[in-house]
Parts: sequence; C-alpha cells; structure tokens
Amino acid sequence: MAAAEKPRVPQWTTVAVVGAGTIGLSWAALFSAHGIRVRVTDPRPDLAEAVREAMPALAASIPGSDAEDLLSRIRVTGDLAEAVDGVQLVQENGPERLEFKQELFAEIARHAPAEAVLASSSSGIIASDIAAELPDDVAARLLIAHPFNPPQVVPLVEIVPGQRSAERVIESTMDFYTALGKTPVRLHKEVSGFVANRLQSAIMRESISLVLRGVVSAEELDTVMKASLGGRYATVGPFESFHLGGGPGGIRHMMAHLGVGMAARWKELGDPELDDDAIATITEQTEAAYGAGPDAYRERCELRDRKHIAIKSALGDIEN
Ligand SMILES: NC(=O)C1=CN([C@@H]2O[C@H](COP(=O)(O)OP(=O)(O)OC[C@H]3O[C@@H](n4cnc5c(N)ncnc54)[C@H](O)[C@@H]3O)[C@@H](O)[C@H]2O)C=CC1
Ligand SMILES: O=C(O)[C@@H](O)C(=O)[C@H](O)[C@@H](O)CO
Repeated sequence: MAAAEKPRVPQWTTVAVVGAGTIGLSWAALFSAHGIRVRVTDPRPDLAEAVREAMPALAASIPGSDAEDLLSRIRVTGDLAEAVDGVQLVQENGPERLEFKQELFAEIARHAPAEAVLASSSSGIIASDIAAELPDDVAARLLIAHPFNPPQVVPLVEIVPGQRSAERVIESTMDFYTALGKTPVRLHKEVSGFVANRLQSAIMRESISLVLRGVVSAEELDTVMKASLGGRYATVGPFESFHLGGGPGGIRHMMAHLGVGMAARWKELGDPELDDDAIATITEQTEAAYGAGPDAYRERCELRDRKHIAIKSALGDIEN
C-alpha cells in the first residue's frame, strides 16, 4: 500500500471483544459502526443487559450510528472459545493485571484461529511480558493496541509491538485501526505506560500535588487545563508549541531563552504521596465538582463526548 494511501475499509470483518467493561463496550460499538461483526464475551452475569444498555449512549457519540443497528452486528456469549472462533482480531479488555492477561491470552490462543491478531487494550503492560510464556507463533501475533477513553471518540491508539511481534502483524494492525478512522501511533520501544499514559501520569502527578498543597482546587485545575494546554494540545503538540513559542527563532530561541528555567522547574515539581488522605481530598473535590453515581457519570460522559466530537469536527480536514 503506498505510503500516502490510507486504508478506508477495515480488512477484518469479524472481531472478538474480550472483556465488556468501559473499554470493551466502546470498542464493540466502534467495530460494529464500521460494519464489523462483533463477538463480545465476559463472565459478567449481566453481559447481555450491559451491552444493550450501553449502546444508545455509545451510538450517540458515533455520528450516524443507531443503537439497534449497532446491536444487529453484536453477538454476546459467556463462552470465550465460542467468541474467538473464526475471528481475525481479538481485542482484549480485561482487568489490568499481568498474570491475568498472561492466562487469558494463553486461553485465547488455544481457541482463536492460528492467524488471528491478538491485541490488548492494556494501559501500560507491555506485550513482551504478556507473551512471556507463549510460543513464538502466538507471540508473533500479540501486541498492544492501547486506546484512549472512550475509544469510539478519542482517535489515538498506541500500537506497541512486543519483542516477537511479526512485522506483517504490526502493519496489518496499523491498517485496521486507520480504516476505523483512528490515529494509530507505533512506538519504537516498549516502555511501561507507553507514551500517552506516561504523559498523563506526569500531568496528574503535578495536578494532584498542586491540589494537595492548596494552590488550586481540583475543579480550578481542570479549568486551567481546559483554558490553556487542553485546547493548545488539540491544535499543536508540545514540541511544535515550544517551536512557535520561540517566535521567529523557533525552538532554538525557546531553548536558549526559556529552556534553562523550564529545566530548573523540573526539580521543583511535586512528588505527592497517594495515600488515603490524598485520595480522600482528590475524591471529595472531584465529586463535589462533577457529581458521583450513574446519572452524573452518564451526564458528564455525554458532555465530554459532545465537546470532543465538536473539536474533531471543527478541526476537520485542516492540514495537520
Ligand atoms: N478505563 C480506561 O480509561 C482505560 C482502560 N484501558 C485498559 O482496558 C482494559 C479494560 O479496562 P476497563 O474497561 O476500564 O475495565 P473494566 O473494569 O471496566 O472492565 C473489565 C472487564 O473485564 C471483565 N473480565 C474479568 N475477567 C474476565 C475474563 N476472564 N474474560 C473476559 N472478561 C473478563 C470484567 O467482567 C469487566 O467487565 C484494561 O487493561 C485497562 O488498562 C485502556 C484505556 C483506557
Ligand atoms: O486515560 C485513558 O483513557 C487511558 O490512557 C488509560 O489507559 C486509562 O485511563 C488509565 O490508564 C489511566 O491511567
């Protein structure tokens, strides 16, 4: 496929979603919205109800989608072997525990087709660790495809190959998510937390530190972010931002002029202890600002997604 040419139609037509929680349900909706047959499996006793109840809100955040239409391509089963039988891709969304994912992928490999791609949505566990005890032919098909929540709205998916992931698997996986309209970014090295979550962890560390020190409240910190870096980083990334912040002299001037001050500040950044008191403070302030419970969750997710979709629509096809 020519470098400039982007795949428009997903090459895989039947996908298994293993784990139907926050992320698995979002993936199921996105896959179905692209005409893909989706098999969802999870041991949760309310699986069928959870899938049916989640679809209206998910459909509302996928332009042109309808809950009943999405459900028409989704089949649920509590049987893992049945779910992965005959699929071309398995998207795993189980608990974020290494031993759990190692056991689950060993079970998936026993039942999925020998050529199926095995992708984990993991937030930070590397594929080489998940595949550590798996044979080469399975490890060759296993990689990380880490989405940002919610996957049906946020474009990024970090493709993080393991040491034994096959090149053809990596390339076909990149093509698949591109055809879904996502923005796959392939990492060149495995690092726990990958890139986006390491950045997010750095931001949350300083954010929590500033709130615990009483510099701002949680809601005020969110306002600072939304009124500055949030919008900025939707238009230019950190390096381009500094390049433009340097004026005509660009990043060269920025580094010469403000680089030393920035580096000195690194030594002053917070390193908060996330103990019970800290968690209580953050929880109290966040729930006071945004509510808690299923109704508040639904309302805030709908508002978040509506704003994110508006941003994506406004950016549209502006040359990136
Ligand atoms: N929540 C988030 O913001 C994001 C989470 N992720 C990653 O996605 C994965 C799933 O996270 P969430 O959806 O948030 O978790 P969740 O707790 O909402 O869902 C996990 C699901 O796994 C199911 N499960 C447990 N044992 C299972 C088994 N043996 N087979 C199949 N399903 C099983 C549970 O019943 C539950 O429905 C994790 O690896 C997480 O790190 C990735 C990006 C964002
Ligand atoms: O924030 C997200 O959507 C993702 O980066 C995640 O993986 C999860 O939120 C979690 O890792 C937050 O640390």
